[in-house]
Amino acid sequence: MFKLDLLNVENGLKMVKNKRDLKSPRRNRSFTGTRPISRVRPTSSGKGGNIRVIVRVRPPSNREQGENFSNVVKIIDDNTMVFDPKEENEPFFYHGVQQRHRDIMKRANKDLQFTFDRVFSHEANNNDVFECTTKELIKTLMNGYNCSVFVYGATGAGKTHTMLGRGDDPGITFQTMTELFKEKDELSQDRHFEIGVTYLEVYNETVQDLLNPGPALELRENGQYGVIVAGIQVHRIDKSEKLFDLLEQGNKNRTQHPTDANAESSRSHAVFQVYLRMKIISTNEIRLAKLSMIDLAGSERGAATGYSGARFTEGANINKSLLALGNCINSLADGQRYVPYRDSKLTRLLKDSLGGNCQTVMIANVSPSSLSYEDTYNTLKYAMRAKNIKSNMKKNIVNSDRNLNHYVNLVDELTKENEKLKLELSLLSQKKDNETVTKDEPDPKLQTDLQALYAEKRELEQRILQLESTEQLQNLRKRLKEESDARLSGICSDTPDREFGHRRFGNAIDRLERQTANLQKDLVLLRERSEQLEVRLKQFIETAPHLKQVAKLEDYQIAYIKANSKAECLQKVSDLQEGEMRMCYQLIESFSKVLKPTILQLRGHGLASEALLSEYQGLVRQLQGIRSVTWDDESTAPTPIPSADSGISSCTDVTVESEENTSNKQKLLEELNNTFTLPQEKPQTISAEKFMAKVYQSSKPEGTSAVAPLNRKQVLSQNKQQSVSARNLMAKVYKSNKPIKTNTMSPRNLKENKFQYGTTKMMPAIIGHDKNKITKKYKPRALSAGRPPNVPK
Ligand SMILES: Nc1ncnc2c1ncn2[C@@H]1O[C@H](COP(=O)(O)OP(=O)(O)OP(=O)(O)O)[C@@H](O)[C@H]1O
Repeated sequence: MFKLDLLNVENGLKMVKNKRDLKSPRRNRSFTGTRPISRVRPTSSGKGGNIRVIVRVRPPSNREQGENFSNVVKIIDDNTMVFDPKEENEPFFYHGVQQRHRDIMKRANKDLQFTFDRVFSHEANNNDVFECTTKELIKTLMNGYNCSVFVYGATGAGKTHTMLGRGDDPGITFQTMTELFKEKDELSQDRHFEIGVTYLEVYNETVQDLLNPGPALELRENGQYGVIVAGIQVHRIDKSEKLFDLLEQGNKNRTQHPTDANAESSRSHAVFQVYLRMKIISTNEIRLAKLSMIDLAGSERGAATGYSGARFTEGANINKSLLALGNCINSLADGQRYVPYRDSKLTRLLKDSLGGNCQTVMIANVSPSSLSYEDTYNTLKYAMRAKNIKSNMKKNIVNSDRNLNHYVNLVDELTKENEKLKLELSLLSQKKDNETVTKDEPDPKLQTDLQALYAEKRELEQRILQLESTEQLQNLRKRLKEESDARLSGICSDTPDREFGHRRFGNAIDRLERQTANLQKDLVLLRERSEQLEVRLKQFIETAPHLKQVAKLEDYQIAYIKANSKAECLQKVSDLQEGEMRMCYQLIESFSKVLKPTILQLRGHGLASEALLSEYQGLVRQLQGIRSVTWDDESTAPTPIPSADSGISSCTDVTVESEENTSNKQKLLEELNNTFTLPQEKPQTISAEKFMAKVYQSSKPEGTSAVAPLNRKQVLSQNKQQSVSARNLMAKVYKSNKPIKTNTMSPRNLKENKFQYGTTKMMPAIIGHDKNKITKKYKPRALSAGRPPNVPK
């Protein structure tokens, strides 16, 4: 009894100590109702196509050291760490007997073990992190693959320190660029390089250029570089030292406010991007690659901060975008086809950094202290999910294998090779005939055996070639289906439509995947058999060297079959691509038919947002053949451009600009604005006549739309000549712009001046907001019949 009391006193003291440890409200909350969570099984570390996930634990801050917070992170080795480790229990006695189980009054630790590609303790510096993360990305980048690295973690966890560092410990951004220039110098004998950088932030769902602050920028997808920011300036740099100035300049413009955990907290997501263009001198091959380094804003719990107003909105936007990022990570980790990238600007920007054509490294920063208990736990869970994401990398070579001409040329080459082989074959046969006349007949049994072996080989090769060709076609079909699926997500506004499409494409893709998997199994077996046969043939020839000529002849025949089969396969690939291209042209045509009148109607009513108009403008520019990123020596520039030495390249959406010379910038911008800016129309000043004439024009078939918009009188007189009444004319316009819900035009809507014409509110503009006139003139009878209203004179 006495012993027990003593122990209880001891335990009590310990508990008090623990309570002091738990001063943090965050920590306290985690105890209420906490059930012991089963140990997290470490999954195999990401390799191959998976995202590499690294965890970095920062040193405890002064506050964390001073206020008796405990350490909740234990690092086991380079790959393993334990979160909230079990405390070493002192023996616990009850009635003088040592108990096997712990004190029931004590909280159960989570004691979760995590395995990552690398775990860094607080002792690691930025150079250690660089050596094991971005250093190896440079080689990948040089091979023409996109790479990304992003730092994730709660506010104050050490993200910006990892990215930018400080004087005595430069961050990984600077070290990566230094390595890039080192590699560039080593390869400069064989390659011609161009390097440009951009630095931007996503703050409150808007994208800003940090190196050239101005209006908000829009995101676009580009076939060459993936997601790009339209209108951003790319600064050419030729040595890493320049980078310091640029980063400093950009950081001054970055949005920062103090938080509880960090006096200089970054309140925006910062994205530093490097555009790399390499021309391999010997082959003229052009490789493009993009390196993105993303410093995410720190997550924080709104309720915990107690902020209101602008700061609350800022926090809410950070959390919203991080939540969207989390949803994307979850979808990607589960291998789902639909990934909600469009839910936030951040996820749109990171689209090709996460699951796409990119080698990605995620650095999860955590604090070691119990003060950030839940933040650290959440970050580690996030990081574990990210480990399962698979990327889908492909080289960005300008003359890519999807180019139709490439296939055509290949087929030509193979046909020529076939001809050559045929010729050699016939020469060899002749030679063999001559030999048989002059020499003694070889042992016929041996020759028959050899030919039997070759017959087997031929058959095997034919089977392999057939399966390889089918595999190639299935992969292409699968990719086309995936692209169609992604296209559908972009266009569908209704969830059921999208879901239906996803299901259909999903089933088709699953079927193709199953077929390919079966096919690959067969291929493995056949290749094994082929290798064994090859060994047997080799041994056979060694025992009968006089049959070498016969073997050579057979080998030629097999080579001939192979070349033929490859040519056939390429022809099929080419046909498939051509079919897809045709379908794409038709799709674009159909999109235009819907898009043009919609934009006109929305703009006419002032319902088109700035963002929508800007996207539309971008589209028009693309159709005009203006590319998003263009470099000096691309001769097909469609707009008048300054000379290469002016430092400004021929791009419009992304301007590649040297620091030395920006004199032409303004001129170029003005030129571009004059050329491509859609004339702004003030919705309230457009007259009914003009608007209707415009809608009418837009609904006319192509070729007739070049005529200037007609006013109502002209329209009416024209139609008079054609014996069409104004009412019929309106009916025509009405029909061509089919209302989506004609039946919504109820008398009540009319009274409330909410008249709907198609999808837009147009009557107020037509009759000058005279509510009485509306109720008087437009009779519900005519409307409910779904017919157009009378045109007021
Ligand atoms: N590995 C480290 N070594 C030394 N100091 C560090 C380390 N990591 C972070 N710090 C320090 O911790 C503080 C917070 O770090 P940092 O600003 O990088 O956090 P953050 O995650 O970017 O926060 P926020 O999201 O709020 O911007 C800084 O004073 C930084 O110098």
